[in-house]
Amino acid sequence: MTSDSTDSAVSAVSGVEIQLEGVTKRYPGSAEPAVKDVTMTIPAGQIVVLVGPSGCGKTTTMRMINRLIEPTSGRITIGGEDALELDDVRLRRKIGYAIQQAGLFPHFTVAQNIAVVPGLLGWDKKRIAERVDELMDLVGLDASQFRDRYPRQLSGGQQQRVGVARALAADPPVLLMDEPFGAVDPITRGNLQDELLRLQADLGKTIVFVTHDFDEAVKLGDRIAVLGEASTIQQYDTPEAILANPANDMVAGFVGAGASLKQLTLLRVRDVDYPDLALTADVGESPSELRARLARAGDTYALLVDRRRRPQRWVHVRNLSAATSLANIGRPVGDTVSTQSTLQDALEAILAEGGRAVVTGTRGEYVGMIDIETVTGVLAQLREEHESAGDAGDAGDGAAGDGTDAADGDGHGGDAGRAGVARGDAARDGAGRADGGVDGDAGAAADSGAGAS
Ligand SMILES: Nc1ncnc2c1ncn2[C@@H]1O[C@H](COP(=O)(O)OP(=O)(O)OP(=O)(O)O)[C@@H](O)[C@H]1O
Repeated sequence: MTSDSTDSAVSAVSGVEIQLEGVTKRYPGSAEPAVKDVTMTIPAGQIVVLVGPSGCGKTTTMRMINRLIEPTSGRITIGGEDALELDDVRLRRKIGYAIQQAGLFPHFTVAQNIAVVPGLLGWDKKRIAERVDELMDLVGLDASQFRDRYPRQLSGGQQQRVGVARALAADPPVLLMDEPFGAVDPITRGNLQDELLRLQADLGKTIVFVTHDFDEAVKLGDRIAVLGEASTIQQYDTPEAILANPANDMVAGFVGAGASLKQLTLLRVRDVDYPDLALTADVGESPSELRARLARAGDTYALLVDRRRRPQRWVHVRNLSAATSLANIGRPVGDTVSTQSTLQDALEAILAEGGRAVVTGTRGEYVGMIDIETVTGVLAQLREEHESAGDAGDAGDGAAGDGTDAADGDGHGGDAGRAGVARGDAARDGAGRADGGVDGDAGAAADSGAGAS
């Protein structure tokens, strides 16, 4: 089965599909296989995250894709080509590899580290130098400042950026990332995740990403494969579907507490129907006029807005009887949310504001209110959608994880009723680059040697 027709239909995708068919790895001397009969399709241009408990075979599975580990049996194709038949040069062109602690060569400068694969591919010096500068810019490092530094002179976050730049050097359609952000502090990690999403929005690579952090999987993954012992697939679906309807107890355990809250990080205010509840008033209106309007509407509160309809204060009908003007009465509007905010941020504001929060548009203008019922209603709707999708899948093939996902043939089940689930850019926007001072010394050089050479 090939997916040429679907691939060509997706614009801005430079990645290619990866297929694993009945892939098994048995290490010499081990009674049990480390990876047993794994079949899955990794769609072109998507981020697929492999999660699962320590030792379940995530790294082994990933490394069989770029042949750092040879499968004992089974078949792997990359863009339709048999991975086992690709020579080293073609493998390097096709697959970039980034690992935990970046795995930079400690005795190479940043530029030399990034240039490893282009050098092996025989690019000329000028082309390599240009590519190094371009990549450093892409991952947010000032080339003139960092080009000639050694890895030990970089923070942990900066090293990881170099690691990502190195993996992207030959512009491969496939990127394998094995816990690439595992060794940095949480703030830097969040920034690196945001940057990866930003890069991916432009690059459209096929990315296989290993982590044991489920929250990271939810944030980054277009799809998540939850793996059990010997990489057996417990569930392979969108983060939304897994959170709404874990396939079994093992997946539920991995999702952990707070699944509903995690779902709220995947949805934005603009994706839901929020009501236009507030009666708005201009500061120029007379208090008696406003009181009459409130009475007609059966309301007790009005939202005062300025000329550009930006929310200013809440005025209670009680405040109006003695007032001669609307200026300076009422209480200031507290936390507001924008249409770009995640539902998790909205919930925070709703709780802080006592049940409902003002929603503002792109210019800060009042566009509506969001309340707790809206949020719980969305969660209930998601659960329902994914329960019925799960039932359809069960009826279709009876297996939680054969990689084909009968429930949602296009890989985006359950989204139909929503305006799409955008990921994380609200959180992403304001985040500065607070690199943690992890002074990694690129101890994984041996590992990276395997990856880069
Ligand atoms: N070179 C090897 N020789 C023998 N056994 C190995 C080798 N590498 C890994 N294993 C075993 O294979 C199994 C899977 O290991 P793997 O590293 O793929 O798991 P993982 O899910 O990536 O683990 P972690 O999350 O801890 O990194 C483990 O039981 C491990 O001990």
